[in-house]
Amino acid sequence: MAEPASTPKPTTNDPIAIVCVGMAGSGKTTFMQRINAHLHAQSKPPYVINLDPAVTKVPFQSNIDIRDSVNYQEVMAQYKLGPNGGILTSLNLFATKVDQVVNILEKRTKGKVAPIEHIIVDTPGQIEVFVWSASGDIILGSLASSFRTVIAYIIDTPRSTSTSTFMSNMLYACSILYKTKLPMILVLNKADATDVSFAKEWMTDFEAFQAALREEEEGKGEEGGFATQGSGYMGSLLHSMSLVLDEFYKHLSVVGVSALTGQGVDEFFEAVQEKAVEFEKDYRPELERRKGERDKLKAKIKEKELGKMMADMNVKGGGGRRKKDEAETVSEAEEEDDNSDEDDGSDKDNDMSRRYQQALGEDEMDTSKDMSFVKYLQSSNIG
Ligand SMILES: Nc1nc2c(ncn2[C@@H]2O[C@H](COP(=O)(O)OP(=O)(O)OP(=O)(O)O)[C@@H](O)[C@H]2O)c(=O)[nH]1
Repeated sequence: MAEPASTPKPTTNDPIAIVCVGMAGSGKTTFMQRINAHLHAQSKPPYVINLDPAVTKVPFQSNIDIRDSVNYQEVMAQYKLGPNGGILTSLNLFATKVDQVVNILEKRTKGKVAPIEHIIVDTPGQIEVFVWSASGDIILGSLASSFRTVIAYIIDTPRSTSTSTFMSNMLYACSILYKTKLPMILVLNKADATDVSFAKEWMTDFEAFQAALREEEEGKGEEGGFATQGSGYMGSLLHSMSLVLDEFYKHLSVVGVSALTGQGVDEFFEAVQEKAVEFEKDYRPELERRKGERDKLKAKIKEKELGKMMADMNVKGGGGRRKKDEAETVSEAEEEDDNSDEDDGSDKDNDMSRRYQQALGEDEMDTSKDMSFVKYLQSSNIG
């Protein structure tokens, strides 16, 4: 039976882009190396992109490396920037080439010989430089408009065992989700060093988090009883935030992983599949809606500009121009007097109209034909 026209095309074999984001030292690079090795072991080599211009050594082979096109040290010296400014500017320079990168990716992932199933992307540890910059926006937007894209937010679990650091990390994750509007997997890394069950419990059982909070308030918690949350203000702030985050947790997949030992990597890829389906179902329509709105706005602006241009050129011989009889200077007035018998000025307009008609190969110049001229300009990419 033929499928109804509105049925979305199955795109389950489309490649999935996994963008690894995380604070410095959370283990992004080690995690990238792990998932890269895992996919190679399954004979599904991914396409690897490194977007960290400042990294000195990458322990895996990258197919595209920002360092090949931008020299971070030189950028810093040339623009007299500090480390973060250098990373931001390098990303900006890279963002100007993102269309070419996406073209390469599209060709490569659809290759007939060995189609790529995963694109994995490493990002700078300075999360804000990537997530909160225009270039990060452009890079992520371009990826997401071509591929199912998932954010893997890597967390240093051993350093998130106190309620306040855990909460800070969750707020960061929340802000990334809010900013990128892409499905997210929370990767509780370094599971070999710290059991991640406490974090999973805090995310699923509100009471458990409140109990941990109380414990820390009484100075019995982690960090050697350093009861920073003890003050009433901090306690009630954390309490309110945990209420807010409760809703946010529902939108996440959470996996405990050890990038070092490989523990939990299979579970991570199951989460990737889940989130890729979610991308297809919830995020793609939203992205397309936003793209449609942007395109409509662009078309409107273009039409308006063209309308203005047409008025300026006065193609139909009316409006816009200074009245033909109004001379501005004495010499103009004299000239007009001289020409008054043979030329009343409208000939110039008609002449212009004739030329446009000729250019368009049209005989008449009515309003509907003006529209086709606009279309002509649009199709010629003028304006
Ligand atoms: N025990 C343990 N250590 C890990 C794990 N993953 C990473 N590490 C260690 O954590 C440290 C930081 O790891 P990286 O992979 O360099 O972290 P990164 O997030 O890429 O750091 P930046 O490049 O600074 O952003 C290294 O010493 C790693 O060996 C893990 O799963 N378990």
